[in-house]
Amino acid sequence: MKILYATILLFSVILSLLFLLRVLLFKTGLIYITKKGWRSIQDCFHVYQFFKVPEFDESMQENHLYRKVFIYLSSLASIEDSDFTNLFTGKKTHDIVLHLDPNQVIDDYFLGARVSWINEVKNDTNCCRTFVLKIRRADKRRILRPYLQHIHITSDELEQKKKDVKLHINIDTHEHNRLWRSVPFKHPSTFDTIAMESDLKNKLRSDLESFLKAEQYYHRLGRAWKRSYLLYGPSGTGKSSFVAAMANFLGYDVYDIDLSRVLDDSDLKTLLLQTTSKSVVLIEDLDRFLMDKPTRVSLSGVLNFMDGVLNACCADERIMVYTMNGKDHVDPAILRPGRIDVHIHFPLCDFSSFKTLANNYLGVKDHKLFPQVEEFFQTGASLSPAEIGELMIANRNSPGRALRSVITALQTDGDGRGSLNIRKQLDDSSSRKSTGDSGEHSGIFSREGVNAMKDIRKLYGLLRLKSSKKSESFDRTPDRKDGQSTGL
Ligand SMILES: Nc1ncnc2c1ncn2[C@@H]1O[C@H](COP(=O)(O)OP(=O)(O)OP(=O)(O)O)[C@@H](O)[C@H]1O
Ligand SMILES: [Mg+2]
Repeated sequence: MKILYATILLFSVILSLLFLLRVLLFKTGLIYITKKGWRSIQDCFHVYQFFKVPEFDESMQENHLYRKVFIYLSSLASIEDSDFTNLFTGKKTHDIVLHLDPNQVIDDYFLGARVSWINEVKNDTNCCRTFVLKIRRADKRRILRPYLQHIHITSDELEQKKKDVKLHINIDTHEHNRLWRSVPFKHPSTFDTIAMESDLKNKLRSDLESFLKAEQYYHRLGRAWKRSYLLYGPSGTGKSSFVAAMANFLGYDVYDIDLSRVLDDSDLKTLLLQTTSKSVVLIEDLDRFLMDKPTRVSLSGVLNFMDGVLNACCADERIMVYTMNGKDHVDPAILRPGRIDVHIHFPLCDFSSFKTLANNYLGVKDHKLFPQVEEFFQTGASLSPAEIGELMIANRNSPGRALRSVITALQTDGDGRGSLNIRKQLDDSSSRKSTGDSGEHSGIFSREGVNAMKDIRKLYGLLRLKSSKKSESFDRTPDRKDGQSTGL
């Protein structure tokens, strides 16, 4: 019995000591001294090699690799662990950017090997700056080249993301051979704000990511490095918003081609030749344009645009996007694989998309009216996300009222009166506002407010609210609700 007590006592003492040691190490910072000491001991058993990346070469020309290393190191999470770090505001208002202080060391891990970078500055004037890479001799042969390649690619991607994105619109008056007019592209749409089946969204995101990394692959096949997407579905289902989300995700410029302004086939060709790489080339409502039997641009002009010109002029890294309301009446030649790589269907709203919209627009994840809304969706009623979004914006200060107005709109959707019903509700909301019946903010409620919103969207060239399309937005979602994409 005594032995048992003694053992328990001994264990308790050992545990308490270990606990105290842990507290001592972590609370006092002794852990860092221990880690440093352990690292110095490890260093004694390895031979290191050093590689310098100076900011300028002998003729004082800038060394581009220095800038890439700078961008790359600033993006590493381990920069926060260095003893001195400089904090700067970034381009966006709330961004904080971290830069390594002179003569600080930062660790990085690549393919299982640890490397260190030293930000060497010879004197206080910040001239003669050099990054010094410290790498174990044993790892050098295995990782040096792929590691430098990795720095190149990562810093290029980071720069691309930082770049100000532009929207280019084609103009029909060709002044000084200029075919495009550009404005800053500040569309707020992202993959997070788009209501879409999450599996499909993830697939599309990784499809874009794998496209970005596939330069070598495309070149090995002798193909232009481009990928074409067809977004099709009723009006107001998020096609244009998705294009904006794609551009924001990639950090690519958008070239929005308005075919009605194109003079002829050769003009279309020239427009494409004047686009830059790393861009999204967009043609909206292609089905409508082809159905209208265009005279200035022929079908073969469009087909050449879709493949011929790009392949011939070795232009690279382009995403081609075409939007359509439906593809049933489109010439199969337009849709053949190679011209369109990925088909994405944008259906009318289902309950899952509705929940995403309710969360985005009203900040509501769950509500007692949700089961009722779900019931209506199950009976087949449907509205476009745009229609539901409008109702939610108009009633954004009262989620209950917003949901009730969606239910009323869904109720009347069965006989195709959803659109009218929504108009009526928006008008009702306006008049309620004018009689001071609600706490809603001004602008959005009134028809002027709605029109102003539309004007802004038109300015971006990404929303084409054509009255003739309105009826289609209340079409039933096709039976294959899950099959948003046939290409993925
Ligand atoms: N799936 C969606 N997720 C989030 N918002 C959406 C979605 N669909 C539409 N919206 C909202 O509705 C408005 C109109 O959408 P958008 O212009 O992208 O539709 P569209 O499919 O391009 O319509 P159209 O065929 O008429 O051009 C946008 O302001 C957007 O915020
Ligand atoms: Mg659109």
